[in-house]
Order: sequence, then structure tokens, then C-alpha cells
Amino acid sequence: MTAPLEARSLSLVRDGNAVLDNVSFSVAQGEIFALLGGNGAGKSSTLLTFLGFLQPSAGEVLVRGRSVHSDIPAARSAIAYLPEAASLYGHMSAYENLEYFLDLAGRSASRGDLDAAFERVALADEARSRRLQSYSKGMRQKAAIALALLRETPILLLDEPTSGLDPVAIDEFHDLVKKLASSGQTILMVTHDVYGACQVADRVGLLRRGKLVGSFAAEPGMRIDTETVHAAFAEREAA
Ligand SMILES: Nc1ncnc2c1ncn2[C@@H]1O[C@H](COP(=O)(O)OP(=O)(O)OP(=O)(O)O)[C@@H](O)[C@H]1O
Repeated sequence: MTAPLEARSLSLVRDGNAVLDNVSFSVAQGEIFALLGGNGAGKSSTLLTFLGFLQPSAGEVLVRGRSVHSDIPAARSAIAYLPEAASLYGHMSAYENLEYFLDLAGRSASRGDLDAAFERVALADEARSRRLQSYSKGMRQKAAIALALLRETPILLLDEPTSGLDPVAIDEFHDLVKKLASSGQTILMVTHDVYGACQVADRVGLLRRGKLVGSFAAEPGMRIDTETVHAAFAEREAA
């Protein structure tokens, strides 16, 4: 079966610097793959390449078996992307944000559809009409995920999705991501969080200075030995 996401010998140069070097991996349907690495390892750049915002200098990325750069709109329409800072508007309510962004994506949703999505992400009823500027980071994250759900894309890309969330919000978020994967969505997330990656992912890849230096099957609560963590994070770019 064709993997929904695949990087084939992907190399990337940004501003003259080699950012990714011969990276290959694929993510199967319904799988959660976490790319783990230090600052500057190339995690966000990998996501931006799948979205067609960055062009490989060698190799290619494929979405549902098709080279992204041969049809960027097709790749983007298959993907919901959550950047590190949720990109919804603070001066609008959750209802208004979702209506507006779905409209931009050429979709429409009834109030009932919106409420059903908010239920799935457990965004409280009373919050839905409130402006997002009064939300906590976890609530904004829920609203952004609700939007991703309503777009009904087969693929979800998550950039540091739990940074700044409290431990309860992180657990809720991980449960939600697992539910999405078990309903068939394919998920690629990038993170610094070793523990969280092992909690939520099926597989973890270690990215070190643009090279994929290892990958392994993850299990909740597993410990990665210090040597492995240091191998991934050593020589990271100074933050
Ligand atoms: N807008 C940009 N223009 C040019 N180079 C960039 C740009 N953004 C990032 N880079 C470079 O690309 C490399 C990889 O950065 P990237 O943001 O992909 O890493 P990351 O693993 O996501 O890091 P972090 O964990 O700090 O977010 C770094 O060397 C960085 O300096």
C-alpha cells in the first residue's frame, strides 16, 4: 500500500546551508511518526517541505505516492498543518474562526458540525463564543485541532504541538492524536520532547543536524537510554 507520507533521500539547502541530508522515511496510514531532534535539527523544515513551501535540493517528498512538487495544491489539500503557534485570530470567537477558515478552504460547516468538532476536542461549550484572546494555549490548540478535523484531511502535520501545554492538557492532546490515528489519519509530528514522543508515537525518528540517525518503535513509558538521546541532541544548533 502506498504510504501517505514519504521522504526519499531528501536533501534541503536553505540560504546556502545544508539543512537536511539524505533523509528517508515513510509514515503508513494510521501511524503516528514523531521526528525528534534538537534546535536547528531540521524538523520544521521537513514539515515545510511536505507542504511544498521548501523545494528539495535533492531527493523528493511524496504525499499519497505523488511527488509534492509535481502538484503542490493536491499535497496541501490532503494535509492539515498545525504550526507551533496556532494561527487563529484572537479577536474572533472559535465559531467565527472556524467558519472563516473553512470558508477560505472552500468548505462549509453547520453550527452542528462545529459543535461536534468542539465536542471531539473537548472545548467547553461556554468557551466557543468567546474571543480566542481570552483562551489558554491549550484551548487555542483545541480550536486549531477542531479546524483540522473539519477539513477532514487524511494527513496531519504537527509542529511542537505540546510546547507550552500543562501536563493534563498534554495527556488530553495525546489521547486525541491517538484517536485520530486509530480512525485512519496519518500523523507526522516534530518535537523536542523525548518522553512525549514515546508516549504518543508508534515510531520515533532521531534527526540530528539534518541527518536521520536512527528510528525505533516507541512504547508509552519507555525510556530511551541517555546515549541515544545525546546522539540525537548533541551538536544541536545553539538556541
Ligand atoms: N527562514 C529560514 N531561512 C533560512 N534558514 C532557516 C530558516 N529557518 C530555519 N533555517 C535554518 O534551517 C535549519 C533547520 O531549522 P529548523 O527550523 O527546520 O529546525 P528545527 O529542528 O525545527 O529547530 P527548532 O527545534 O529550533 O524549531 C537551521 O540551521 C536554521 O538556521
